[in-house]
Amino acid sequence: MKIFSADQIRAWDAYTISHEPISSLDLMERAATALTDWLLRTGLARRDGHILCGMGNNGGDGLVVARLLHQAGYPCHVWIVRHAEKASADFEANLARYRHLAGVTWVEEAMEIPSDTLVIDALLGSGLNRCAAGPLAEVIRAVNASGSTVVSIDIASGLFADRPNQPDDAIIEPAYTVGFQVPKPAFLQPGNARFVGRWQVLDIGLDRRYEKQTPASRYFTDSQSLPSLRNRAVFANKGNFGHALLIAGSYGKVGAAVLASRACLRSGVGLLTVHVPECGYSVLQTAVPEAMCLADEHPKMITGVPDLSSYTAIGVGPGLGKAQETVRMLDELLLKLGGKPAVFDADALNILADNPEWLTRLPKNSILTPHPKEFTRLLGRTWADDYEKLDLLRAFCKRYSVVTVLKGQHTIVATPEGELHFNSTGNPGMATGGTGDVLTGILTALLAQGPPPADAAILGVYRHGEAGDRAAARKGEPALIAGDLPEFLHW
Ligand SMILES: NC(=O)C1=CN([C@@H]2O[C@H](COP(=O)(O)OP(=O)(O)OC[C@H]3O[C@@H](n4cnc5c(N)ncnc54)[C@H](O)[C@@H]3O)[C@@H](O)[C@H]2O)[C@H](O)CC1
Ligand SMILES: [K+]
Repeated sequence: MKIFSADQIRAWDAYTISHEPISSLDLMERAATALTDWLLRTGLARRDGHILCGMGNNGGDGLVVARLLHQAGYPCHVWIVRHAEKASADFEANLARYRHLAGVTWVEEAMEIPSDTLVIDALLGSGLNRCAAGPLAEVIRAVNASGSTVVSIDIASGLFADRPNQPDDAIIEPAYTVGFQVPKPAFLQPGNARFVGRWQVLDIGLDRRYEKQTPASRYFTDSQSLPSLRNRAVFANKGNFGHALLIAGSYGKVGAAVLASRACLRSGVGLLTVHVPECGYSVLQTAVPEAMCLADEHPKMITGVPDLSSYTAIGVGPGLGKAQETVRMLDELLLKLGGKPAVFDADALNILADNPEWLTRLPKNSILTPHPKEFTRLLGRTWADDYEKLDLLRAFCKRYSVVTVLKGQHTIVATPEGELHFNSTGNPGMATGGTGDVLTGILTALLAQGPPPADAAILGVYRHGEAGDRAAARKGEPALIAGDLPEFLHW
């Protein structure tokens, strides 16, 4: 699914109005009807709720919702904040329609909001062009202080859809955001979690042709937009699905190699060889009998690189440590890799961060899987806000021609061509040791089977999160451990 900017969404709205064709008033009715149905379906609708409207089309949506809820037996109090000289035409038309049913209260300062009520936030939507101030800011702060259950229409009032806010901006803190058609960039930024709550988008029938023909650089990966693995031919043999090599583990961290190996084997690879320090040999052979094992000559760490000619992809990093001998091993690996597809994770990334001049030696389209801390180390700097982080991520992938998987709540797969793919699966239960090792195993297995590396990364990240969601559904988030994930993978 493409992610559009606020300007593009406005243009999509206009395109639909002229091409469907549909009047803008009817489109507003359609959007607000979808939202009212959602409120009724979820059981959040209630009598005596409070609907807070601004004077633009977001406020217009609020007035339609007020009318439809009233007709459904849920009359609410409607407050309109007077923040402009003139209201939008569709707002005026819907105010007139609502007034046939009930009255509204115009306010110029914060009103009393009970704590045990439903508040529908229709003050400001994607038309926000400056931070909320004056009576709007007062009302926003009163709503946040009330402790009521807030549902924001389209986006939390005061939150910019596609650029950063300042730390002390007045922004609604909703329990739910219900957007229209596609997620807004703001929904996916970790720093906005408080201003988004649980979010979802409702299909309001915007014209699909606009989506097809409008280029985007940001995507939301859901089950509808996944790259697929090759079908397995009936007469296939293990030689058809690649031979992966994992270089992982050190004394005390052999478990990382076990986790990555199990995940690799559960992700369709034909053959797997794991290179571990000598101390990991019997552990690996016992814990993962399906894998072949190469023992390094060093008892506690990996110091050398085996002959790479028979492998179709290499994954390096889980549990490696950063001993001098291992640093030399990575240097040798970069020398020997040629153009082979490879995944770099964990300590392999930390070694790269200590030797940034090596970044130019990475094979084109290598996959790097940093979490934000590791990414700041690779960059040698940090960022002012989530949007700057995305700019830096794009520039990094372009400069080194690599695919970067930036791990987090919505893990981002960034390509050398400048695309950003935000993942939709996963849960906080996965914030536990070893889940990254599992991801490395999955990605190495996929790469070994030959798809374009960016596709492997998008698909692998999605399935990894999905396995986490299944594991959490079965066991509960706190009980989830990395070792569960390979067992819950499903392709
Ligand atoms: N695109 C769609 O899919 C649909 C969107 N709908 C809804 O329309 C709003 C966007 O409406 P718009 O009138 O453009 O903007 P707002 O209501 O967000 O803002 C109103 C108005 O307020 C002014 N303004 C902006 N910032 C401030 C501020 N900080 N203080 C005071 N005033 C401000 C500005 O001039 C705006 O024009 C969208 O979110 C949806 O809810 C349609 O209903 C259906 C289709
Ligand atoms: K809103």
